Amino acid sequence: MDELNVIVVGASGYSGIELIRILLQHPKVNIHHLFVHSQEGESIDRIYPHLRQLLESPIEKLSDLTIEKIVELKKENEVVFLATPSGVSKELGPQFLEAGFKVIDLSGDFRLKEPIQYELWYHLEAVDSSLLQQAVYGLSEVFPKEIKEANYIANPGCYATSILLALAPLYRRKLPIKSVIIDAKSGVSGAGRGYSRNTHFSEVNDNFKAYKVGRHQHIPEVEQVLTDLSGHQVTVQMMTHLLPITRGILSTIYLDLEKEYKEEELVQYYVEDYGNQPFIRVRPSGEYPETKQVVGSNYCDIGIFLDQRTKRLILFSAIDNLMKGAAGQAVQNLNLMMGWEQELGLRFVPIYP
Ligand SMILES: NC(=O)C1=CN([C@@H]2O[C@H](COP(=O)(O)OP(=O)(O)OC[C@H]3O[C@@H](n4cnc5c(N)ncnc54)[C@H](OP(=O)(O)O)[C@@H]3O)[C@@H](O)[C@H]2O)C=CC1
Ligand SMILES: CC(=O)N[C@@H](CCC(=O)OP(=O)(O)O)C(=O)O
Repeated sequence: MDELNVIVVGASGYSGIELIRILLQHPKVNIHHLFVHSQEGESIDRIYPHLRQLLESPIEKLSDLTIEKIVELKKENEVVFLATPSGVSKELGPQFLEAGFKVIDLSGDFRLKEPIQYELWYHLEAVDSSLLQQAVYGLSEVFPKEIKEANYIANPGCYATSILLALAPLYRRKLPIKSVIIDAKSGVSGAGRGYSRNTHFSEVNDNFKAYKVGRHQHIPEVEQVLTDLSGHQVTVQMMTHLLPITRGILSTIYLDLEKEYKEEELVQYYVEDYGNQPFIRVRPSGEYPETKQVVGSNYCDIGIFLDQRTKRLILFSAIDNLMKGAAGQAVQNLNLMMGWEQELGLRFVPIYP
């Protein structure tokens, strides 16, 4: 088969450049067009010199993406990755969809099914409900059948990915969960390449802080999926923190269960659900994930601890926010949509130490 031509919009951002890193060595994909918003320079290696001799393709301006241009692009390209901020994807995505593209959107614009929820948490006007319904939530291991059929993928948020992969086996089995507390921490690349006071070096280095307290946009995303899986309204307590590291998310999740379980029984649920999944590594009892064991790869590592003293169940879930939390999962979804092997182009060994 000929290579599949793809377009990356938002190629100058951290998720965009991670997509390039993956797609460059994907055996069935050709990176055909790159679009940026404000960066100047005639080729991508001028913005990112680490790409010199690897990819020196010209960059084009997002402002040139008229409907006519998108229709023209469709003649030679099948798939577009939107690695653009929320608020931007919702303008571009429907135009690419209308032109016949398969769209993989890394932003939050199409994740929440209720427009009112999007407006509440993102403070932006939502797209039409009928468009929202067309988008499939791209949590690869949980919704593979829906992803295969989809033309528009709402790629999950990075925190939401680590949290939902840890919780899905419990919620889809409708375990009697009394309360859930999610304590999640991310490296700074989760905030993207743009400059901000919260993420500049002296604010983050030698520091550790909670942020977006009570207002993180992944809270409704997590609640929506857990509600769908369990069939009842789920509310979670969730807190996000900024770690002085570049990549990686570790979510620690505390659950009070109404019934007594044995740890082996719970571990077994994870092995049943994820035993055949190439990117989920369920740790045996007594072993717990660390960000360094997944960074640079598409793995999600999950650890399970049932505290006999407090009877509380504690889950640990580690991912690389730019890989499994963004570009890696986006390519995994591309593979599912095209009917290819899930691991194609994604066989990265974590970078250790
Ligand atoms: N970073 C992460 O870990 C994750 C990110 N995401 C999502 O992926 C998307 C990209 O994030 P990330 O790569 O971190 O962001 P960056 O800020 O690093 O990059 C954003 C990209 O979008 C372009 N862009 C910025 N502002 C605008 C605008 N107003 N109009 C059009 N284009 C614009 C930028 O172009 P230019 O540089 O030329 O200005 C750049 O290419 C976001 O929706 C984010 O929420 C999802 C999961 C994880
Ligand atoms: C460290 C950091 O700032 N992380 C980002 C999460 C990135 C992400 O997944 O954002 P979207 O939902 O917008 O796609 C945040 O907390 O907002």
